[in-house]
Amino acid sequence: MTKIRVYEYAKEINKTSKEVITKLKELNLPVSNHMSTITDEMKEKLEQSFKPKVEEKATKQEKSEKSNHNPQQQSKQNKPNKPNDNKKKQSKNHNKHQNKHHNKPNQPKKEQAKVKEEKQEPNKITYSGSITVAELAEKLSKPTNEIIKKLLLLGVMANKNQDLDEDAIELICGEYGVEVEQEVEIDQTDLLTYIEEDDPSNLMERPPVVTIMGHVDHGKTTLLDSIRNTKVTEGEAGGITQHIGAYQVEANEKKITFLDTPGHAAFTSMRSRGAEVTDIAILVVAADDGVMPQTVEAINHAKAAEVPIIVAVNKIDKEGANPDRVMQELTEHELIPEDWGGDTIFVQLSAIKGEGIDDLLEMILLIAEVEELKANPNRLADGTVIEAQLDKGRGSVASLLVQNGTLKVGDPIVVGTTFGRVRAMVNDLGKRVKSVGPSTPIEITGLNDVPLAGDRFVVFKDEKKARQIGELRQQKQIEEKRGDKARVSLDDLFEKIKQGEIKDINVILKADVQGSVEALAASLKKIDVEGVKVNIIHTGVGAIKESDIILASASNAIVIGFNVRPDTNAKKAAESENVEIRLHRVIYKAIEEVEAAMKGMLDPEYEEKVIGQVEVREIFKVSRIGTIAGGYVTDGKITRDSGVRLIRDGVVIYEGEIDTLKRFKDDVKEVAQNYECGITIKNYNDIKEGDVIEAYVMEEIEV
Ligand SMILES: Nc1nc2c(ncn2[C@@H]2O[C@H](COP(=O)(O)OP(=O)(O)OP(=O)(O)O)[C@@H](O)[C@H]2O)c(=O)[nH]1
Repeated sequence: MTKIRVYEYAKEINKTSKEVITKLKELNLPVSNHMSTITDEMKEKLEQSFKPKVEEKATKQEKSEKSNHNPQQQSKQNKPNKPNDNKKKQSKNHNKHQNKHHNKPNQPKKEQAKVKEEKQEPNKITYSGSITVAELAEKLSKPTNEIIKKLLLLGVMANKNQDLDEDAIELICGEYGVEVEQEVEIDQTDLLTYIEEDDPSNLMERPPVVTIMGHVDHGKTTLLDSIRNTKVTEGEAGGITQHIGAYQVEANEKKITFLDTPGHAAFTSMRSRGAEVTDIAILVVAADDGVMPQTVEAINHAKAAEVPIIVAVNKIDKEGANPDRVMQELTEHELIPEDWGGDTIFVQLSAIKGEGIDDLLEMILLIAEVEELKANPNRLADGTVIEAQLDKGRGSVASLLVQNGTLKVGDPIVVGTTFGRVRAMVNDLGKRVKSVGPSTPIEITGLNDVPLAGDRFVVFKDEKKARQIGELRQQKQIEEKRGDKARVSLDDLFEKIKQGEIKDINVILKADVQGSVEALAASLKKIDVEGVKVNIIHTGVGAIKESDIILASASNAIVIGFNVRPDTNAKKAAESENVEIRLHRVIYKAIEEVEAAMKGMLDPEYEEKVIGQVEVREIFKVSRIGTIAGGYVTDGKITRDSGVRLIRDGVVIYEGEIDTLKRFKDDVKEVAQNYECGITIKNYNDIKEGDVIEAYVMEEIEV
């Protein structure tokens, strides 16, 4: 019996590990992550279940190949950061009006005739964007009238200056037995466009890049320090460690790169910017404390990024340490030790005493080997910004992680929307270096401005080009700031489902109590609209937090809040990241809404709009009236006819209508920001000091 890992099998059949894992789960076959093993028997079942789709895909591909012979366009990146996956990202533009035509210079008639004579009828033509009847005729070396006639026979009335659509072009070319290929327009500002794909024969092993995650106080920083102290100085005597956002150590004559900012927030905020630098996540769990909320968050963040997890059970030196309990608790999150039949690596250690560090490093190298992390050191470098700041003396200083190629002093470079020439490079030991290869963190100077963490960088051969691209990117960023970013919203889910752009709807679920989380999650998971399912990537109890939004943004997810609200930071983040938050108080309504969106039946006409918030600062109990909330409008306004929600510690306690709204003794229609007011809620008296009254209206939205 042969066994292979999920990710290997996925590669074999041209699918992502996630797709294979989902399928295995559907088939009720044992699987926990991409390292899980697949037996022959499982393989057979998988093959059968994938079969119809694989064939379907093939026909689709054949079809698209027919109309578009660009192989690069079909290759969707699995993981854009992996150098061997760096396919050219090209955007296809079908919008006729946006495409520029290059008018052919007017040639004298005689010359034209000569050209015509010399021209042979082509076997294949190419075009980009759109093409007019006359242009097509020219490409086919046929008289324009002939094409117009053919079009007429096909039921298309067109004059010579008319743009033809893809189908018409294909039909006409088909009539002449000419192959047609649409050239894809390249987005000049997309840095990925400039990263050429590597020939697999040029790829060499590269060090893994590791992030440490875990709950507060479980020992992430201590572990990072401990690894650095025990390992860095061993190899590099005399080096003075310097904080550049990441460092490298050596174990068993191999290098490992550690990102210096522990925690999943940094990890995911990088990911939400499109940067995927981490190859392996170390999940630190304190043996005396066990699995805590942020442990679970970290697991979900790592899983969402499809990054393999090694569990570091820390603080085993402590009294009350119970590593078995940690292992037991983690089984609930599909992290099962190998000894218990799973495939997650657990390492027990004491970060403070430096015990178990060698084991951990060994395991990292083991996973790295399995993952076959490779890069090509013999090319121009590209990678990601780890952190950057403005230094008084040195100007813009950026810590970069080289992900492919070799970065050299003097290289012309574009970093995010900044550019320049690499003036000097300093490594994590504070040493000046002239060149560095893949997976190396390095601090550079020489940029015209300060880039952002998570920005990509690409080296160019010539400085002029780097400047030109950098400036174009800067310009585009300014324009984008004015416009808006694509947003994952329920309203456009259906479109995406229809177009086959999404197969799963990613959801982050927050609720007031664990019971609701579970009930809602279970119901959402059951929704299946023509094979499209809900994929719950993270759940939690309590208010919607900024980290939920960042995870949503990184995973193209929507956030569903049940009886909870977003806190202020989350609201801000949702706005800037364009993440949709749907708030509900009735479980079946939440389910209905998602289901309706998936079926394309979402009623688009009304949308709830929160218009203001009132902080309850004093309570007056009047037997005749009930409880009067003496409040202060902290945000927006509150109107007499608005709906209200009473929120206590981020949780919705009651939803209803206003009974009376007063300024001093007078009934008023509305109270604006920074004014005090008195409010009573219809049929509700349990208002407390410190509560927040949220006012909302139902607003018609443009369709
Ligand atoms: N006994 C013992 N204490 C440890 C160990 N590792 C860390 N600690 C202690 O645990 C406390 C928290 O450690 P940190 O490394 O700051 O934890 P952290 O996860 O980085 O915490 P945050 O940065 O707050 O998220 C410190 O007092 C450490 O000295 C260990 O292996 N054994």
